[in-house]
Amino acid sequence: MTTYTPMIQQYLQVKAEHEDAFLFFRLGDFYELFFNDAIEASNILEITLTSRDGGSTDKIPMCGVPFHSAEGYIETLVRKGHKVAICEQTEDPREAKGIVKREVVKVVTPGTITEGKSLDANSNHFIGAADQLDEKLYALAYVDLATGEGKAEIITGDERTLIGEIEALGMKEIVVRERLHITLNEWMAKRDIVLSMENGEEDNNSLNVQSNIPNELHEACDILVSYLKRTQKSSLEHLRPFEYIQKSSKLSIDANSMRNLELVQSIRNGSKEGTLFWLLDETSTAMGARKLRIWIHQPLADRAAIEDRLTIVSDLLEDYFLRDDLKTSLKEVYDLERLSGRISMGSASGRDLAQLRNSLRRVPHLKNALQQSGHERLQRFSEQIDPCSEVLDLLEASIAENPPLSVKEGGIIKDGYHEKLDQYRDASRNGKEWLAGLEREERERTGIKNLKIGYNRIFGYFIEITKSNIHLADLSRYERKQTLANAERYITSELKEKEDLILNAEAEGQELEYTLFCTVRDEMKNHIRRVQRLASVLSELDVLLSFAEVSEKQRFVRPQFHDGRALEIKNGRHPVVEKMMDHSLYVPNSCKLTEDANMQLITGPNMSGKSTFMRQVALTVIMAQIGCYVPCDSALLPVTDQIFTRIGAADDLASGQSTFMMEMMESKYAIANATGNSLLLFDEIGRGTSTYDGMSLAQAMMEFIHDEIGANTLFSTHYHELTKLDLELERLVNVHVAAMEQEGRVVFLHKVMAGPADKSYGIHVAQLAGLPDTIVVRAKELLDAFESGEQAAVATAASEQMTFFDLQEEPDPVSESDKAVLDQMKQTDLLNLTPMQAMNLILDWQKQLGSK
Ligand SMILES: Nc1ncnc2c1ncn2[C@@H]1O[C@H](COP(=O)(O)OP(=O)(O)OP(=O)(O)O)[C@@H](O)[C@H]1O
Repeated sequence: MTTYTPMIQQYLQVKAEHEDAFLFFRLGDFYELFFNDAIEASNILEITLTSRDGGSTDKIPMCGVPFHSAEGYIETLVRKGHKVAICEQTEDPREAKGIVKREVVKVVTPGTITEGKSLDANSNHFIGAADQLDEKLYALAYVDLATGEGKAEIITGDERTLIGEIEALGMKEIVVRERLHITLNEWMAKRDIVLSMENGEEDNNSLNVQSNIPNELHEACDILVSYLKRTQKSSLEHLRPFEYIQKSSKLSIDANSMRNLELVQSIRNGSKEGTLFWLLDETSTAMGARKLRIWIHQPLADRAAIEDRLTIVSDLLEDYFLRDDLKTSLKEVYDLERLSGRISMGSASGRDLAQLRNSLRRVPHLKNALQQSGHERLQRFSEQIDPCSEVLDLLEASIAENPPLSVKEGGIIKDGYHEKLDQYRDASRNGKEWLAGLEREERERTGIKNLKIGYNRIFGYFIEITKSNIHLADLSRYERKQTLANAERYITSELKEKEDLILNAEAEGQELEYTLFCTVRDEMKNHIRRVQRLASVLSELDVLLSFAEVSEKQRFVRPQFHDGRALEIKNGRHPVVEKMMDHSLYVPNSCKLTEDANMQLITGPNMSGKSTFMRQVALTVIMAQIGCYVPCDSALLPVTDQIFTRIGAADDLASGQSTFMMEMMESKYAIANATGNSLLLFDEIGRGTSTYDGMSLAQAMMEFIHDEIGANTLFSTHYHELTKLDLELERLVNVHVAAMEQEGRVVFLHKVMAGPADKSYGIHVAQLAGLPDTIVVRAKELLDAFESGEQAAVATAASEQMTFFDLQEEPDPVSESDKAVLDQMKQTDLLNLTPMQAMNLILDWQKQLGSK
């Protein structure tokens, strides 16, 4: 190391502490990267790789990005799963003795990046921390650094369950202690989730973010907060106390079911189009959109809380004008949560504060409108709204109407807020006018018409009087500064005072303005919690307005809840499928699960709508439990505690499991965790293995669910044999999705009807799919044979075909002499024969067999 220049040595010291990050090393107007960092980053960022002398014999690889456009480069690296440590000069180079001090001021990581073009403000970006509590028990804490929102929950299950939850929440980075690092490393690598290690023990009590959560979760929260402190190195005042996600108060939907039901991400391409979120998102603010996502992820399981949301939606639905008015106002409310985050982390600009002010201006109106709505529940909602008047007053007084983005070039603070700043501005804006005024004044006072005020760099501003006019001036007021051939130059104390102001006005004004701005911004920190609470209430209002809006457009109705287990949906629809097709083409279907008959076995042709029917029931339950109206004529629902699904082909490619294995694992998970209050949806269980295997598994599962769990269950199958199970399982009923055959083709009616389906129509669907006629015809032949109980005939027909070219006639029975040859052959010890002996033996056998 000693052979390197002092600067490179400094670089290497800093880099040693940030081995896992690209080090952006500030040199003047650039961030430079060296050594391997430079080689790799130049590749990823497609920038030129150069080199420089660093004291050693070899040149050092180097690349760099201008600091003013670094954000985009940092974002690119982070998006690709890397970390970037930003190392700044922390002292003024003019005052530095030797090499300028440099320090890492922030480490940007995939989980902590808060700004950037690729970040979607409409969804949370959580970074999580996990801690293992027991063999099958984990603690998971997560925070959205941009908004300060934090949650913590206990995960019951193995690593797969933990990872499922991490994936469902879309986390890009997980922080753990060393022991869990070893366990999770490979899992995370397969899923492109960055696994970071935190072994520090910071004192996190000061942030007071763990007040309301059980002790088992503290360690996970600690790991996370320590990591955030270590990487962010800025105030984290905006971190809100962790919210404990208590399983019993939420409808739990495991990660597979979230995916299968396409709640926030479509299976096909991961986009939001075609998802429940897409359907329900008519929010006006980014905070609202984020809240909606979280609500969908964690619906309620508390009847009173659900009814409360539904009541607000009803009230809003009744009053179109109120809704319109509230929506218009909400559209002008900016992202208060992210603004609070920026204020806390010291990155808020004047424009951010203006946005906060503009948002707060709308709040009294929102509050009043709700208050005057005449609806008791909305009035109570209004009471929860804190207009944060002190914050608004301060911002109104201090922040200019349209401040610029830059915080150091002035124009942020309002005129009249600070006397000294006003003077600076006055001086700089009106400096010339003031001088002209002074010149006029002095001319009038002295009567010297050619008296003038001038400026030079040595003496500054001066009053110049030609020698011939000096006798007219009252020299006691002036101090002579310079004598020229035909004139004298003077200054006055007033002029000097003004000169200071004028000359320094702009520079000092900007500096003072920056200080004032920082003071206002710091003062805002004291109100962050209030602003966050306001944000939370407004985002809730935004989501409920969105529910009302969508419910009206899509003709949804208010669900009724009861304390029993029965689930009765009359003329239900799949809201997303319906929205994507012509409304009038969607065939509504009812679902009736009663205490005495809470399992349905659904049969019907492929493509008839079995899984659509099952999904629509699940979506109705979820929509109802997030407090939204539901797509049907009426719904009587129990409060469901968990939903488990085994639907479709959402295979977990990353885990490397086969489809069938996945199916079995999902089924196992459901069976192990479901209760009598759960909803189970099993779509064609067992189809991934042989018929008898699959059918037996499906039957055994149904029996188990029926006898041991008792959950409301929809089970679809192609195994017609299973439809006889209703004779054994008393709470099982058969339904089928109807189809008709017309002129040899199948017509799907998409109508769910009582009783089992009589045909499977699989061959018709194959025909629809365009399979060659030869195959379709042959399949029909075989099917007819199977159905008429002629399996033997089918088998024979098949074997006839297979043996057509091989055997022409029955072989002769074996004679006694031939048998003797065969016996000799069997008993011959080939290993102890010479080739010659073997040849002779074969010749002998041929003779005995009568061969020629
Ligand atoms: N109630 C309905 N009204 C109108 N169209 C429907 C209805 N239900 C389903 N469909 C249409 O039928 C298509 C097939 O439905 P779905 O995938 O549910 O069939 P399936 O019986 O589960 O098929 P498979 O057994 O092959 O999985 C859907 O994509 C949808 O377009």
